[in-house]
Amino acid sequence: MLTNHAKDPRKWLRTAGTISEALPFMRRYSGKTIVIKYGGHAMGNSELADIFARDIVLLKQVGINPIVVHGGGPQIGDMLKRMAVNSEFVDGLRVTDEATVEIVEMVLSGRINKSITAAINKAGGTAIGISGKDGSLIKARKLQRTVRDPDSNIEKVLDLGFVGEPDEINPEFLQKLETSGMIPVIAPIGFGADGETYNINADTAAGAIAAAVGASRLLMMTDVAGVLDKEGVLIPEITFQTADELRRNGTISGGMIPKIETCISTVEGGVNAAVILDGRVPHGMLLEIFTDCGIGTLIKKD
Ligand SMILES: Nc1ncnc2c1ncn2[C@@H]1O[C@H](COP(=O)(O)OP(=O)(O)O)[C@@H](O)[C@H]1O
Ligand SMILES: CC(=O)N[C@@H](CCC(=O)OP(=O)(O)O)C(=O)O
Repeated sequence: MLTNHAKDPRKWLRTAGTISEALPFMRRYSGKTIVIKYGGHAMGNSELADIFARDIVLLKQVGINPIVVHGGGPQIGDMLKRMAVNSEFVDGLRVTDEATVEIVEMVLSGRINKSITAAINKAGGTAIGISGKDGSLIKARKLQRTVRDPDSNIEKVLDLGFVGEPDEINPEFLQKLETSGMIPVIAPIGFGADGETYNINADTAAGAIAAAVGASRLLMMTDVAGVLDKEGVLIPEITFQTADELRRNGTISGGMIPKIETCISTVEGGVNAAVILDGRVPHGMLLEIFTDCGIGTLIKKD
């Protein structure tokens, strides 16, 4: 535990006050679903991973239904390097050939999925680790990405290989897990119409799941404080229009692109709020859900 109240009763009284102040938020979210995207960069160390697991169990304990969708980009990168497979990204998406998709599935559905599931179970929850293939959860299609050549102004289609986007989500499957008291932990792997395996960006998968289950909130846990401006200062709130401007002027790049795109489409799809927050801050998720103090960037309609 990172807190140390020693024997000072005033500190314990403050803790009691904090628990009491959480009551209206517990009532607000009781019975509701919150989707938490747990990014590969936020999984840094085992102490933080245990705190994350404990916070997820706490949500379930107070009647909230957490659904965890995890990434694992850095961990996939490490494995590809060990296996001497080259990898490159376009707009934050990994170009995925046949050899790569095998390794992606192995890392995401294997080690990462099972270690998060085990950590939640160790903390007292009942987590079930699945991928988009289980229960026909994520039917996917090949992602069509176009770019405009700045010189010729001609649009061209990029072939990212086995990178997919969700086509159909099976929310009933998740609802059954939720009502049986289970916490779904989902690896962002989809299946295609012909049985092919698709590598789906975890942000995109989390957003599609949040919209399909009618989640109250989508929390994106990453390795930065939120969306930062050109000077590196946190932007607490951004509208769809500002997000577009930040993307055009290059303030938002790389892995932040799918995050922002997802937050926008998820809020458009009916989810009340999407927040990008720092997964390296212990209990940041609890602060975000149970207090008025937001610590990341809230994405909202114009
Ligand atoms: N404007 C921005 N504000 C914050 N991070 C940004 C911004 N533009 C690009 N990024 C990058 O996006 C990264 C987060 O995306 P990503 O690496 O995919 O994380 P995750 O593994 O959590 O999904 C940050 O670490 C940072 O390098
Ligand atoms: C298509 C694509 O880019 N897929 C991602 C899937 C994992 C992921 O999204 O992990 P993070 O959330 O940690 O970035 C990848 O291959 O890295």
